Amino acid sequence: MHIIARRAAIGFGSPVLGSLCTSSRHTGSRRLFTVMAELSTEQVVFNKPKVELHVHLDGAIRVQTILDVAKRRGIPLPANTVEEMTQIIILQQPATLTKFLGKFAEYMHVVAGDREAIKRIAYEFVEDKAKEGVIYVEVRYSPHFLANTKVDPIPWNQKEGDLSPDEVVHLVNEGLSKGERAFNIKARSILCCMRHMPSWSMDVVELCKKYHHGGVVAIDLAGDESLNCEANPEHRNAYEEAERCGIHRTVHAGEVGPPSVVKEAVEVLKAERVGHGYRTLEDQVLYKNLLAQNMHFEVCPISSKLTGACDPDFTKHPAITFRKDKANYSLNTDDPLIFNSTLHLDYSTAHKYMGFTEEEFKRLNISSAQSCFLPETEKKQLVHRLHEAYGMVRSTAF
Ligand SMILES: O=c1[nH]cnc2c1ncn2[C@@H]1O[C@H](CO)[C@@H](O)[C@H]1O
Repeated sequence: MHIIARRAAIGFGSPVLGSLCTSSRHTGSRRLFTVMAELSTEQVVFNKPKVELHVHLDGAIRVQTILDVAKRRGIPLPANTVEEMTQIIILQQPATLTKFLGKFAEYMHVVAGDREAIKRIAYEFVEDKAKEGVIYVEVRYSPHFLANTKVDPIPWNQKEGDLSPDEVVHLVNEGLSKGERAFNIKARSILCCMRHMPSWSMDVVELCKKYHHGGVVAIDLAGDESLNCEANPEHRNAYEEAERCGIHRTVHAGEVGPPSVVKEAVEVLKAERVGHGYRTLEDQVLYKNLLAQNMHFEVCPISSKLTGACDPDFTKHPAITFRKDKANYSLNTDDPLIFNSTLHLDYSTAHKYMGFTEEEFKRLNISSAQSCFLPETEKKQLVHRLHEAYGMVRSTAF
């Protein structure tokens, strides 16, 4: 109930929700009532344990937390209510990936460099996921984007301070662990290299190695695929080192970039999962190969509309092809703060516009668990928990 109330309160007026209801004949307060009623039923189309594999920590911060931290640190913001600040941060219309990535600059300077804020956003993140029914989540972020020393250039126009990328990882791990204990779910993290900052990538893999047993399970390459398609040698070196050290690998590819970026992610960077990967479908040979390899696609429906990655008409979404082809994929929020969304909205969108059924939601969550970056024993336990929760435990009786 809490989630639904919160969503409805901040969600009305959002283009995503608005577009869910464009066929409504109602106007004014009656329409508001109808929308909210529609939401409260739509948002829980799959009210069962779920796995989420593609969500950015810095794209999943509570607006209230941004306001609180700004106040404590004396950082001026253009708004001081959740409603107003939400309107500033969220993407109002389908845009471009570049425009979307610019949204982080509205608030990252507030939390970056602040130990208390970083622990708090990690902890609250776990709480929010638990409330959505997620039992296992892999959350990603760039440690460099949250640091203010030992990072060149220092991001978000911060003054040099004393918080290094290394300590950022330590703080996020602490926040996630505290959240795990409080909310009884499992949370692991993925550290992001950034496409435009190849000089950070070796640091990132070293941090993955250092915190391999502290909750970090993989490396990622995020950022603007449309600016720089060829993986820089420094990204390549980092991924080679990751493979050599048994660090799992995912890469944002084929979100807005062409199929060649997906090919490179899989063949050169040895990605085990593809972040988004929608444009893989434009190269049928590549797609068939990846299907045959059981490659996992981390699909983010609401994100794909608002970043302009996919046609805004959800009935034409690549996830429909993935479903028909019984591909291996997950459903994820990506950046719920900026998309003003929840995981429930991604599921209800898949249900309403893409014909997803309860059976498919079960199947894709099991594939997600099987493609997660936990060690084998923990992975098996997770898969088993889902089988149990979905009433799919095979009888051992003869
Ligand atoms: O959908 C996406 N595509 C590419 N990069 C993204 C996306 N969402 C977030 N980030 C980038 O990843 C960084 C680390 O979390 C974010 O700061 C943002 O720059």
